[in-house]
Amino acid sequence: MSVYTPVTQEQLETYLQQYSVGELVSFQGIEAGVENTNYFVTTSAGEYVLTLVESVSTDQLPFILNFIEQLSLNGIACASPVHLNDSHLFGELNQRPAVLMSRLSGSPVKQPDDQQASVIGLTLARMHQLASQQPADQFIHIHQWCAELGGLLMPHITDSEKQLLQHNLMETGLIQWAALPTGPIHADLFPDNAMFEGDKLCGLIDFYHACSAPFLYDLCVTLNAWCYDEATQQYDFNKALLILDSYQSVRPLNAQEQKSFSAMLQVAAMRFWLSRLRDIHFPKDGEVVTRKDPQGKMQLLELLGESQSLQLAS
Ligand SMILES: Nc1ncnc2c1ncn2[C@@H]1O[C@H](COP(=O)(O)OP(=O)(O)O)[C@@H](O)[C@H]1O
Ligand SMILES: N[C@@H](CCOP(=O)(O)O)C(=O)O
Repeated sequence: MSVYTPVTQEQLETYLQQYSVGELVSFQGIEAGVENTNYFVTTSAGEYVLTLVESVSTDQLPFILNFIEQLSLNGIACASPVHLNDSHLFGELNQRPAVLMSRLSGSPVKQPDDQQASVIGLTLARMHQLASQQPADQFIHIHQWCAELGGLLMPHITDSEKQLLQHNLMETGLIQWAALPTGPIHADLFPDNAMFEGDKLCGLIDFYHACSAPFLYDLCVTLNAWCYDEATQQYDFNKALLILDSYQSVRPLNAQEQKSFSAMLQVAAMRFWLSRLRDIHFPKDGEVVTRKDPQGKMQLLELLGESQSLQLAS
């Protein structure tokens, strides 16, 4: 459970007066999530999720929240932000930017089945189609981001981790990033960020990694997250093909994307290996904090380096 910033009943009652959501009935810290403080909030008007945003700055929020709102208005199933009475999309609570979202039904996926995987492939492709027509902002150069964080981590990691990192940074530096179609992306579409009721997608959540970057990167993050089982260290290639097929039925990868596909799977694995290492070596203070094990992503990176079976897009 991650609750970095506790909120009292009185503080929440006062905060909610800025919205038209009735009276506070109850609220509870959420037992999941890694980066932000989340509460389920019930008011006389309905059910919401309040997020005290810890992971991104106030400057980044308008881009993120407008992106979500546009997706939602255009038929992508996702939780959408509730406007304050002054029409803003976020306020401030306990010195943190605060966002009130509609609460989705369903639950985060634990072990995705094939049908759920296909739905995610389709949804991601539709999202990228829409995103390509929206203003791009908050560009992140993923390779550079990894190189910078990798540099900070170097004194803290083992020799074999250093070797793996250096090798991957070198290989993925060969991608022609500027040639790849780019736009606003989710950037963290793990199964725990997709709420399902059976095989019905109720909506995507947790857009707080959203940025502008290659759509191929978003696809590779999703493939790794949905198809690699960190517990058994198995990559489910059939599921990866299902996701790719459903994705490409809406948005076929172009030649440059196909060429960069294998290397991008490695970038996506490296990105989350590094952020998990960061959370271990440079922990944030928090009341109750969940951290994910870097080992799972390191093993994935090793597997991707060895495997020839992942030429999925050719
Ligand atoms: N809009 C929502 N509707 C329903 N549940 C939500 C919603 N947003 C978050 N949650 C619940 O809160 C949990 C943590 O949210 P998440 O955004 O993943 O946190 P973090 O940003 O800290 O990773 C999710 O696993 C889900 O159970
Ligand atoms: N999905 C990332 C961690 C980010 O946490 P989230 O709860 O915001 O998805 C990972 O698995 O490392």
